[in-house]
Amino acid sequence: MKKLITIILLGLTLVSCTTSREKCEWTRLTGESVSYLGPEGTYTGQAAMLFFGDDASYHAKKTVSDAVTLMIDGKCNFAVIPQENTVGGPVTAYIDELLSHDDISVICETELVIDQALLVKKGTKLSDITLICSHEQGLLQGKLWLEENLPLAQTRVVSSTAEGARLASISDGSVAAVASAAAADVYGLEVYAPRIQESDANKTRFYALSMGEGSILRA
Ligand SMILES: O=C(O)C(=O)C[C@]1(C(=O)O)C=C[C@@H](O)C=C1
Repeated sequence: MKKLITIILLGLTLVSCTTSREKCEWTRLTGESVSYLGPEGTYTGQAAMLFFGDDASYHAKKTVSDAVTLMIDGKCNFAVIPQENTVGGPVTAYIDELLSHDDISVICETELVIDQALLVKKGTKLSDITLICSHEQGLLQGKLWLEENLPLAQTRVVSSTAEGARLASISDGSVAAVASAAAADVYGLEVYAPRIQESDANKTRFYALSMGEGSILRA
């Protein structure tokens, strides 16, 4: 319960810490090692870079649970996870992840504007697409656009938007992904349609976690 209250209070009060890495003033450690929801090209990866910059070493994990477990096992110092989206709402599995460990602290948070794009293999036409892969939040955020433009295509929930992009890149062109334009670069895909999310106010909040009391937080 103490942890729940702490998290709620952090969510409500860390306004000074929500906009940029600069405002998350913690004592920088050398050799920071950070796990996050991967693979390369996720929004969570973007948040991790914002928090920890170029000098950290990064571990892209398949699930949020894997990312948090790596930190709990002492194999990295921090974990970065998504927490809530303005369209899709709170992702309770992630919050459960926090609550299940008494000694995890939220040391900082940030909110990113999420621009979802439809990514395809180069030269693909809309009529070629039979399957769209993304994180459940990506499919939710792009739902209206997808229903209007690809009403016959199937959708598949995968572990992250970047995983969707990876799957599209190894497909025969019939698979598209809802992911970031940055993921298109990582996986050699083309942005077929930018900004397909339902709302221009599409934002996701991310937490940086550490073990212990969160003493490096400067609220
Ligand atoms: O799949 C990703 O790229 C993530 O970082 C996860 C996630 C989420 O869990 O909400 C993060 C931001 C977007 O809202 C879509 C997906």
